[in-house]
Amino acid sequence: MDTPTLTRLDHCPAPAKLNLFLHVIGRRADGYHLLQTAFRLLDWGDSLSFALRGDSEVHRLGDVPGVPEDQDLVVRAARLLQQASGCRLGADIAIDKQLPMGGGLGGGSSDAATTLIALNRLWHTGLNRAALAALGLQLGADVPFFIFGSDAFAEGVGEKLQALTLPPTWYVIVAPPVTVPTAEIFAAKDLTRDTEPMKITDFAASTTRNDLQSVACSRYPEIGAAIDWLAQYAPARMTGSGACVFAELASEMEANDVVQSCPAPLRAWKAKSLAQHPLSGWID
Ligand SMILES: C[C@@](CO)(OP(=O)(O)O)[C@H](O)COP(=O)(O)OP(=O)(O)OC[C@H]1O[C@@H](n2ccc(N)nc2=O)[C@H](O)[C@@H]1O
Ligand SMILES: Nc1ncnc2c1ncn2[C@@H]1O[C@H](COP(=O)(O)OP(=O)(O)O)[C@@H](O)[C@H]1O
Repeated sequence: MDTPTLTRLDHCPAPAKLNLFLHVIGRRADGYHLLQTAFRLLDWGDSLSFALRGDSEVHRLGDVPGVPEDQDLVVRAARLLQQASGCRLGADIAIDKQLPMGGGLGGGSSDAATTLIALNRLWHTGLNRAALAALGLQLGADVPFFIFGSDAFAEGVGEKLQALTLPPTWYVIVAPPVTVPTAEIFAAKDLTRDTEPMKITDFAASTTRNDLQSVACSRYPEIGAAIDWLAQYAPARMTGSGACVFAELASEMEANDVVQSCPAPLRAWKAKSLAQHPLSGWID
C-alpha cells in the first residue's frame, strides 16, 4: 500500500529563546557584530500550521500586526526554500502569534526556522540540518540556532554553534511597553565592542553580562524599570537586543507568584527551559 501523502502540518511549535548572556567581541567588515552568547530554548512560543498547495503560491493566512505578508519571515523562508530546492509546491501558512515582537525572544527567527523545517518535510525537499541552517542565516542571525535544535554556545554572528547542556529551570520573562529595533542598538556609538573573548569551557565560571543592555536602557528607560522590578525577586537581565528581560526562579510556584504580582504596563510570563527543539527530529 502507498504511504498517504502528507497534506498538512498543524500546530508546529516555534519556541522562544533567551540570550543568557551576550558579549560583543568585535565587528566584521560588513558592519555585523561578532558575538559570544548562550542561547536557551523555552517551552513558550508561537505555533504555525501549514497546508500544502498544488500550485507554487505561498500565502500567510491572517494578519500579523505591523508585518506585511511579503516581509513576513515565514513567507520569506518558504520562498527561499522553494528557490534553493527547485520545489514547485506552495503552502498556506497560519501563525498563532504569542511572542511579543521586537522583544529579543527571537519570535520572527523561530517562526522562520519552523517554516523551513516543516516545509522541508511537507514538500519532501530533503535538505539536511546544515543546508537549512545556511538558508536560515540569509533570513536572520538567530535562525541557525533554532535549526540547530538545542541550547547552544554561539559565536560569529550567532551561526557558529556548540551544544550546551544546562540544568532545567524556570524563568519569568517581563516585557516593558516598548519595542526595540535590533539594528538601532547595534549601530549605537556608545556600544562597547571589545569584550574579551572566552572559551566555552570557561562559560560556567565567567562573569557574564549583556553588552547591549546599557545601550538599550539608555534609549528606552522602560527596560531599566522592568529590570529593577524583576530584580526584587531574582537577578534580572535583558535578552538579545531587548526589550524583554528575564530572571531564573527556583520553582514553578515562585515563577507563578512573580507573574501574578506584575504591575501594568509590564507584562509577565513564566516559561520552562526546553532541552530540545520540538521539531528537531524532523531533520537529519
Ligand atoms: C541580538 C540578537 C541576539 O540573539 O537577537 P534579537 O535581540 O534580535 O532577538 C541577534 O544577534 C540578532 O539577530 P536577528 O534578530 O536575527 O538580527 P538580523 O535580522 O540578522 O539583524 C538585524 C540588524 O542588526 C544588526 N546586527 C545583527 C546581528 C549582529 N550580529 N550584528 C549586527 O550588527 C545589523 O545591522 C542587522 O541589519
Ligand atoms: N513572523 C514574524 N514574527 C515576528 N516578527 C516578524 C515576523 N516576520 C517579520 N518580522 C519582523 O521582525 C522584527 C523582529 O521580530 P522578533 O523576531 O519578534 O524580535 P527580536 O528579533 O527582537 O527577537 C519584527 O519587528 C518584525 O518587523
